[in-house]
Amino acid sequence: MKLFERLKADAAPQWASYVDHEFVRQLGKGDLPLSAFKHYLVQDYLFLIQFARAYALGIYKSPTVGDMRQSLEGVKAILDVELDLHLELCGSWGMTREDIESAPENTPTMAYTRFVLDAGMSGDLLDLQAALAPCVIGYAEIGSALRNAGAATDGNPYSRWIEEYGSDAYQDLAKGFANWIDETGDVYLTEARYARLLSMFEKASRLEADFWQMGLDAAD
Ligand SMILES: Cc1ncc(CO)c(N)n1
Repeated sequence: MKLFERLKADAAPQWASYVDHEFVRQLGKGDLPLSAFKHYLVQDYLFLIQFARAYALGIYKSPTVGDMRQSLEGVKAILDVELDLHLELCGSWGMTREDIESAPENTPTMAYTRFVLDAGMSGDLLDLQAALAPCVIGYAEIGSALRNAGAATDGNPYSRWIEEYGSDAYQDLAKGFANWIDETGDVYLTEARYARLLSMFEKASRLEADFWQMGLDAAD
């Protein structure tokens, strides 16, 4: 089995608590309180700034130029596309970039970003990939499931978000990431390392679920 599929299968409970979280279900039905979504999205903007740094660290930790280019794709996807979605949505509620960037980081935001940055700093590229993988691949899985379930309709206030993460471009980005961690695994994975990689993948999935919960807890 390829590395990503193996990690996902072994972390099945943590993965399910992330991609099937109550926040995601309500988002799909369109009945998620707007206060919860707004809170989530502002924290997610702050999260993405740190995630762009994590992908930049991936460039630094890359053994090959090909790996550097893959890491660069992650940086570009965040800085050139994803942050703009957040600014667009926040703008539609009258929030400016300054409002968002001056919001205080919540503890789940700090916990998740600190974890990923530390995994990359203390380890090699494969460690960093194990910590990053749930992010892009999980969101692509959620976006595609919601889109296929017909959730991105005019009646759903979150259709723009669903369209973005269900888009072909985002699906391709996630597939590219899965292939990339599999290829790195082909070169650097040993059985002795696997337990640590799985533990990081499980933690990142748990921190994703905590991130959704932070949004739900902020509902009016
Ligand atoms: C918390 C979180 N995980 C993953 C993504 C996908 O990039 C995101 N925007 N936010």
